[in-house]
Amino acid sequence: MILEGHPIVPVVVVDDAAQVAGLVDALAAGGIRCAEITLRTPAAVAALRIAGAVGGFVAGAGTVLTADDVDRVVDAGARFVVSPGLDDDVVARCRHHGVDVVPGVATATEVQRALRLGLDRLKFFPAAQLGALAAIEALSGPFPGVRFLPSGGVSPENAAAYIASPSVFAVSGSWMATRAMIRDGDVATIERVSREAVALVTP
Ligand SMILES: O=C[C@H](O)COP(=O)(O)O
Ligand SMILES: CC(=O)C(=O)O
Repeated sequence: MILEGHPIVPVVVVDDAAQVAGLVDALAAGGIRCAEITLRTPAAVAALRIAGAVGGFVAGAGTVLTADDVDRVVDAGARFVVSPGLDDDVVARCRHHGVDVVPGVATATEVQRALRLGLDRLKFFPAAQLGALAAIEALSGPFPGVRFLPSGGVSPENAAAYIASPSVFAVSGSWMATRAMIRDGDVATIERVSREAVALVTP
């Protein structure tokens, strides 16, 4: 799994692809060498193409909802694919391309469906609203082999507790590179908050 060794996965919304080089540099300077670029803006695919070409940086795509989306992001260089939910067609197309996929789950039923598809690294979204770490730990009872990527409401206040759980393989969120920070080119803040985030999750 390409995200092994990446305990923090920034979820980013990029409005202008020209902002992505500065974003990637700032994240990397802060010690974060991956990002999930969400397909929530028209600039996302171009941004992915730029981030994907940066050596030593693992660029992935988020908000991937259809098999066509998978084709577009893989063509742009995505090394992993994240979805808010679990879609069999998205999973199948990622397999076809040999790209890691981390679909979102919110219930035990969805975890079972993911396991049936052969997946045991799953996004838990929206984590805060679903019960946060307590919900993940409850799910780990029947599903001890599953490890989660909580997303939604992960923050400096709770990131360390999440990452300390053996059922969590990484945390994801937008706090270290918010849409506004990216839009404003506030690379100093992105670098500083990224460095603080890395310190929080480093034992
Ligand atoms: O992937 C999920 C979210 O967009 C990230 O959530 P957040 O803004 O609460 O960090
Ligand atoms: C929320 C989420 O997982 C995504 O946009 O891909």
